[in-house]
Amino acid sequence: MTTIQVSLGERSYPVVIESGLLSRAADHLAPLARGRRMAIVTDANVAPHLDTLARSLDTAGVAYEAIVLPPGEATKSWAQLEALTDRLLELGVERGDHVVALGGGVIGDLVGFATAILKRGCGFVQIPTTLLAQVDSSVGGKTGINARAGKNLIGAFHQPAMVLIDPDVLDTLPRRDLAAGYAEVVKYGLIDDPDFFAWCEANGAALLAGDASARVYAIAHSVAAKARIVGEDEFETTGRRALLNLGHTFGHALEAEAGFSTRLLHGEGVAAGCALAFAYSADLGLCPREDADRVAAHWRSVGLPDGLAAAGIDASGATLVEHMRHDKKMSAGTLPFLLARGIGRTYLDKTVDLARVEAFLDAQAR
Ligand SMILES: NC(=O)c1ccc[n+]([C@@H]2O[C@H](COP(=O)([O-])OP(=O)(O)OC[C@H]3O[C@@H](n4cnc5c(N)ncnc54)[C@H](O)[C@@H]3O)[C@@H](O)[C@H]2O)c1
Ligand SMILES: O=C(O)C(=O)C[C@@H](O)[C@H](O)[C@H](O)COP(=O)(O)O
Ligand SMILES: [Zn+2]
Repeated sequence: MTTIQVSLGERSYPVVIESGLLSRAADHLAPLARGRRMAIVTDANVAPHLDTLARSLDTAGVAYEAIVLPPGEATKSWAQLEALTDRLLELGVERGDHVVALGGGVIGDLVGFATAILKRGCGFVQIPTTLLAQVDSSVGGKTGINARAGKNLIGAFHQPAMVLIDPDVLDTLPRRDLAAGYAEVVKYGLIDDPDFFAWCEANGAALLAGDASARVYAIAHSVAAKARIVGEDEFETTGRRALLNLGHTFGHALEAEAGFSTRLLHGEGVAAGCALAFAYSADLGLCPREDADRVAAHWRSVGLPDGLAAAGIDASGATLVEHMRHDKKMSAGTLPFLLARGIGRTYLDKTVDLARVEAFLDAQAR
């Protein structure tokens, strides 16, 4: 068992990583239940893991009610938020209760936001079941839903009380979702850890093929990196946490263009977005071209998109830049951008000219 502490003063919490943990989850959840019924929110694809969790709670005598939502990005919506908060109110959830989010980033982001606003804030626990959620979304307290104008535009910072990670649940995750989550793993290497990027180059294929020890190493390394950055800048005010947005300004624009659908998963958008951020940095003369090529080559080697064409996006630069104008980093007409001086040398650039980004994207599309 590995436990990583997210250190945020009174909002601190543990991230527990252990093979088979789901079948022992009640050991951690029973004290939070305080003898009351727990609401578990999940999606229909996570059913086998809900059964495992339910058995653990039954054995421990913890009562629960499962709420099963439709899978997919469209669930991060006002409609599902309304339905979920109504249901939680019907169940009598109180401020001191902890709602369990059992699922991927969609369930975690939605439940996190629902509990942030329900009765002005109640507790929640993350039990992430995708690689993406285990290495990224379950940690750090960014919660929210999508708006018509773009990705994650409605939300709140709301930290979970605990994160329980069982790497074994990834055995049932489709290869495409595993690869999409892997993009956020590689992101930590690209941000500030070139040795970890090299580890990914050497071990990424094995991880995606199901190598359990590679998986556990990547999860623990990623959670530690995220906990460190979030601990330094919980509310993304100093620029430190913004580093976690590498590839996301491009990526969210691509996701918006794909209609937040299975045409392009979040992690696929991030992979293409990182490739574009490195290619743009190389075009500006900031980053060695061979580093940008190395990033693109790694994505290709694991079947992730390395740019616009591979992501299936043929929109103009102007259209994509229009999506970017909704980015939450936008400030008084400027959009701070995550650029790179090399692999592991990402920084926040506040001088990016969006007309030049548009021309760069048009050139990429040709
Ligand atoms: N809050 C954050 O810090 C943060 C970070 C990164 C991404 N995100 C958000 O997370 C979302 C993407 O998360 P995701 O990639 O986990 O997507 P997801 O939640 O849609 O899960 C992907 C698919 O896997 C299925 N699934 C989940 N667990 C499974 C399992 N163990 N076995 C079989 N199928 C399973 C789901 O039903 C879904 O079909 C996006 O909305 C993104 O914006 C948030
Ligand atoms: O935790 C963070 O901070 C991140 O930026 C992690 C990202 O991987 C994640 O996709 C996040 O939801 C994006 O944040 P946003 O503020 O751009 O919506
Ligand atoms: Zn992300």
